[in-house]
Amino acid sequence: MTTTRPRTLAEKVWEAHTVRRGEGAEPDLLYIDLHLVHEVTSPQAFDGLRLAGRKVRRPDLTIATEDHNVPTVDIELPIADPVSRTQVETLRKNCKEFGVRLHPMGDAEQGIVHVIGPQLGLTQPGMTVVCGDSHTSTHGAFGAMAFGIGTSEVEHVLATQTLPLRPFKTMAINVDGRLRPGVTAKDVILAVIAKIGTGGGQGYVLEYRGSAIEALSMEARMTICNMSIEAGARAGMIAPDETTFAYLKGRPHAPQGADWDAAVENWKSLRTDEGAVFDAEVHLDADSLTPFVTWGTNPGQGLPLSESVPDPEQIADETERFAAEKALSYMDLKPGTPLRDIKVDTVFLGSCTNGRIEDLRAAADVLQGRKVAEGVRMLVVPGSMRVRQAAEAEGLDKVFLDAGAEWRQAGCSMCLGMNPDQLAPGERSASTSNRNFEGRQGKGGRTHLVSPLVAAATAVRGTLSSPEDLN
Ligand SMILES: CC(C)[C@H](C(=O)O)[C@@H](O)C(=O)O
Ligand code: SF4
Repeated sequence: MTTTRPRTLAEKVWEAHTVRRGEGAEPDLLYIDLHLVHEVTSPQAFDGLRLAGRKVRRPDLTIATEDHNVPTVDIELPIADPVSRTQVETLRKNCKEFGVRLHPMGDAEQGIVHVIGPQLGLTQPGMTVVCGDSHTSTHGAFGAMAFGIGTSEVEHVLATQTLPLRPFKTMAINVDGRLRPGVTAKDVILAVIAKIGTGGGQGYVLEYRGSAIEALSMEARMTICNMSIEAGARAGMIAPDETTFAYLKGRPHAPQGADWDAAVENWKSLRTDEGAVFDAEVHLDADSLTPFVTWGTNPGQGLPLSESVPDPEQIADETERFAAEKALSYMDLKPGTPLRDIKVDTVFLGSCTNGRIEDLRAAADVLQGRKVAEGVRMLVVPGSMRVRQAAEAEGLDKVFLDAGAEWRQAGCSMCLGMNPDQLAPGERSASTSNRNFEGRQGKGGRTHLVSPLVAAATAVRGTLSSPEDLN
């Protein structure tokens, strides 16, 4: 055993879940504590089980929700799109047949898979969490080892509650200092991705640490871990602390009484040891960060809002130059245009990156007493029904509606074009989601990734803006 060697947080969680260590090039076999399921990546996995005559080994560690394909208006009506309807109906049939708990559309606990896990207290420090979904990295905000898997792996986990896997490399992302007012977790992660690139994290689990990370709320930590995958990483993690414990305490699936005390004692050991060595380290100065927006077609093509659309001719690296040219042509942007002058048609506030209650509060704060600019539509889509309910209890829905925004039911919505909430060809959005790929929000749609504060200010001014611009 190597237990005396100083270890990183990621190594500790990995080792605690290794059922069998692989010899040589063989993968390790990991035990999985929590398996989240949605309608898009599960049908073939359940088919595979059926064909092999297998059961779900641990239905009690498996939970499903409907999120990608659900409409966010008129949810009592049948889903109009036949592909979406079939996916949702198939999930319902599979969950019934295999005894898996499902939160269907309209249910009080329904929502985006990465919003409901933490909200129910299912996601806990030190766990291994998987889902057939790349943004499973969100759950790493709790000090869990959480990562997306493919459909054949979903089947493997359903059947055995284990997964063969080679250890990830470790990268520390140190963010020290203090974020200025108006600078959010979304700006931090967009700056990280712009710095290391969309492939910079490949093969790594990123551990975000430093004083700026420690000062963040759980919701903000989830925003950061959520987008680890956009840097190419397998997972993102943050060591659990008092903020984590306070968030979890009293949640439906959190341990209680003496079990709670024992769990917290154990969770406190989930920190990278003094002297542990990461395979790579990156440093970011929190004080120097400002609101960040993307101008291109991958999440790494971002800049501070105060800057201008870059000139590809000034980019030395040939591949990057070519990518920038292509992106600007798709985005219909001219080099040198101040980012603040870019006009948008639509603002989307939502997704598993920024669809939680604090995100809605931050945006409502900006919109209070203001109006969405003429000709701009704003969709506000809570990440879960619980978030929706909490927002309504605080009167946030009124703030959004009074400002002229639309107040929707919970789901992935305009984060991706799998449901009716889409951009029309050529339409431009400011979006709090995580991907700005070509066609991501609808064929021909153009996406600028932004924070909830920038989204709200942009809705008011009609051009990419931060709340400072509203005074
Ligand atoms: C549909 C699903 C497999 C996909 C993912 O893996 O992330 C989606 O959630 C996304 O954000 O692109
Ligand atoms: S909200 Fe977007 S990123 Fe998150 S799971 Fe849904 S589609 Fe994927």
